[in-house]
Amino acid sequence: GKGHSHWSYEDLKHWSTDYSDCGGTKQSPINVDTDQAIFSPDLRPIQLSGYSLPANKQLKLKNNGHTVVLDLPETLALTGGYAQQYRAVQLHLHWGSPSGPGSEHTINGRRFAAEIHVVHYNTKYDSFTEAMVHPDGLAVLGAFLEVGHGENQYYNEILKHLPEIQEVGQETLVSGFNIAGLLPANLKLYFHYNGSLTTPPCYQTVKWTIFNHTMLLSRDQMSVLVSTLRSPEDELLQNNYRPVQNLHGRRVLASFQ
Ligand SMILES: NS(=O)(=O)c1c(F)c(F)c(SCCc2ccc(C(=O)O)cc2)c(F)c1NC1CCCCCCC1
Ligand SMILES: [Zn+2]
Repeated sequence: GKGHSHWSYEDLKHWSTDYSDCGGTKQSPINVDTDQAIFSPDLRPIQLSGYSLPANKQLKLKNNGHTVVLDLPETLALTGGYAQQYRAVQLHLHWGSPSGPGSEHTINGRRFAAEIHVVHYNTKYDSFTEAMVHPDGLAVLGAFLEVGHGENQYYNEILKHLPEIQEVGQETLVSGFNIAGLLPANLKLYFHYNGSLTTPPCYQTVKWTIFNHTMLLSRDQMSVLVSTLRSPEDELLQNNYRPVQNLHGRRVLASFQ
């Protein structure tokens, strides 16, 4: 996209000179200190509607040089857990390398192997680009990915296509599947806080939901994720996560005790 391409995870200091919000006081990601999280019983279970897509619905999967992005139809909606309705825009992943983890958020200082973000915009705005400049404009659902025993069939729907989009700018089509399978079955246990996009322009317009349950992939699947895509420098695209940012007094809420 315009202006996105010349930043990198190497020269983080320049982000705030080129994009002023990146130096703001409501930045993401953050470390969640579970002892400091405030139990909020009014936080309702997250409800997803329209997430199960028929196989004849084709979705665009792209290596945009910073991550792998799956474009999502606006028919996917967040109907619970948020005061207003949000519709899906895209989902993407953050990961590390064979020598270390790469989630963006951390829990009590622990970094997980990888993290999925499902980006939505508030339907009270006419479009995503309009919504993303308003404080209640965006809602991102985040879940951590770890290595477990079995192969994860849902993540396979994305990972099996990564060899087709190794180069920056390459795209392919993915047949529809149940996108909800990429998120934990239990959508009741989560942390909630107000933050930002974790990439320039770093707009401070995201209501974040970070699920407590993690997704399990096989060792081979995680290896494909961290060692297939190439970067704009034509090296392996790895460690595409932003360091955790200062809370500046923000409270993290928890839907559970
Ligand atoms: N964690 S996050 O949600 O902030 C996030 C990242 F951390 C990201 F790193 C990204 S990818 C970097 C931004 C980008 C670059 C190129 C293109 C393109 O060529 O189409 C598109 C986007 C990325 F796309 C997103 N999400 C985007 C935020 C960037 C601008 C609007 C697009 C929807 C959400
Ligand atoms: Zn992200």
